Amino acid sequence: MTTESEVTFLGLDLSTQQLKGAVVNEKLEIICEETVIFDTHLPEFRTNGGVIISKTNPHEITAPTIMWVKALDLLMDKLIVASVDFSKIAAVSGTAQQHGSVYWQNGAEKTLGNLDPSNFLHTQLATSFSIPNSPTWMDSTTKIECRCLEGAVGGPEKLASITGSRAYERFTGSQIARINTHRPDAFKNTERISLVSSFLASLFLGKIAPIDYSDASGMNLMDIKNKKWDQKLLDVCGPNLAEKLKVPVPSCTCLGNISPYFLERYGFNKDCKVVACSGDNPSSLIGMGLEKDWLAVSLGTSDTLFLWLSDPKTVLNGHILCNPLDPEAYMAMLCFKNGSLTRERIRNKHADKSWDKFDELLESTPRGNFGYIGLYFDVEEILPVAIGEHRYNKEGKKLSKFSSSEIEIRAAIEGQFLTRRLFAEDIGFQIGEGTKILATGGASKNKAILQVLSDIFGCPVYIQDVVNSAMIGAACQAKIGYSGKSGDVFSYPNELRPKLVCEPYKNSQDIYVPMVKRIREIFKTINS
Ligand SMILES: Nc1ncnc2c1ncn2[C@@H]1O[C@H](COP(=O)(O)OP(=O)(O)O)[C@@H](O)[C@H]1O
Ligand SMILES: O=C(CO)[C@@H](O)[C@H](O)COP(=O)(O)O
Repeated sequence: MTTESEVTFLGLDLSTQQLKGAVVNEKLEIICEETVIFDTHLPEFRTNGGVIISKTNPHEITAPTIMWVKALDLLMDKLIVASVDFSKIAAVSGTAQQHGSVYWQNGAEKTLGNLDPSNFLHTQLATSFSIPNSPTWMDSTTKIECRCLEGAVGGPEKLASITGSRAYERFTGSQIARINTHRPDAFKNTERISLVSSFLASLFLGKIAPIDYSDASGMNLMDIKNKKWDQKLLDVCGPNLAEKLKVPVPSCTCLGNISPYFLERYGFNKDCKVVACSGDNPSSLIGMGLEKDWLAVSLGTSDTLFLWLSDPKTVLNGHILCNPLDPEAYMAMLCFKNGSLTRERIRNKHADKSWDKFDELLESTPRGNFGYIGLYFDVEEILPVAIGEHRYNKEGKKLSKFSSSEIEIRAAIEGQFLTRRLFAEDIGFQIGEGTKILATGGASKNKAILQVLSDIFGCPVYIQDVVNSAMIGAACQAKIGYSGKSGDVFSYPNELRPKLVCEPYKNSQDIYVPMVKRIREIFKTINS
């Protein structure tokens, strides 16, 4: 039996581009951290940014489910090499990209419960998925199914008031409906459907884990107030869906003990608990310890903005999710698809693939960029629904290119954050005297980018020492589920306390408030 002082927790993050894992101590300080990057560590799956874009349909964006399983095999090996003592881990939990879905073939749960500890997971689960490539959050193939979901309950507003969101292409309900209509045989052959987060929990549990409330609220299927599936919506998506999804559970629920496979293969303690996993944005909310007045801005593969919300409200351009810490509370969220990968593409083209050069060019241009505006949607954007490159001069004339790399770079970053601010204001987010931004995700290490964020929103930007708040959130979930107490039982260590990185320049609002108005006018033209 482990003593209190020896207890550790394992938190995993199965995000778009990589699988990360951290072992933390009781104070939530990181003892060991490892990463498996899909594109580079698992090149045999030929992903780009962790996903595969269909050659015949650019809106179809999937990821091989078995790649995620193999990534876990690899991560566990890395943790062995790092000398992690698995017997001290009291609980495991995880977080994952939201909305993506996993289709377990008939008989898969039996396989999952009888794994041979002398072999890898990926060799034993290779034939366990009825749909080998999981639809991801980046997919936007389900416009027809979205209209059906909205139609079933009386329109987008009604769907938003029930599920927290109008129908979105990437949300799991419409994705399941598409699988049902396009691949009926595979659907019939599907025993259970998991979200990526509950799939991760299942691997540790040795049986198919329930979906947690927070991630379930990203499916367009659950009533966010009573936390029950809406039968009318389930019926639109496929037969016997309640059976395939099972009943959702509160986030941070302790699901049971770790499976015999992990006990024997890695020497976990037989009492080690598996705690329900959640989506990366809800987990980030936990890892950030978000309080009132704070707006979280996650700059990962996607850019997301979110905040703690006490009462649900109906929003049409955004999402209301169940709060992972407080079953009575909610979180408001906005998601933008063209985040880091777009910044990276522009860096590669205009700054020799170097963030240092990118920052130098960004900082060499003035705030407001001489009136030039650039909007870059490499994949179909969520907010606004738009695709392609759109460049404008001060007079609003559309341009085919800008005259220099530095103008292009600033146009891209300003265009992104002006868009984020416009949609945040549209869902009622008010930037007041005390508003503070807490940034996280891969790009939050970039101070030049954060300065633009600060100037455009007109508020100070803070970061935590640990840029991956979702992974730390997962470790917190493990701790909460293990202790059976709610989130306020822990105090955050120094690395998780927000640290100020930039403040807005004095004249920034004179420049950017009119630019937000200009962007609104531009969207009327590129949207139609
Ligand atoms: N110094 C940097 N400046 C800007 N962006 C960065 C920097 N370092 C990493 N990134 C971006 O971070 C992204 C990955 O962020 P991360 O939060 O780890 O992604 P995810 O969790 O979605 O897999 C990369 O696509 C990369 O473009
Ligand atoms: O679709 C959403 C949120 O609704 C995305 O935020 C995904 O959850 C992917 O997250 P990252 O990999 O970008 O962190």
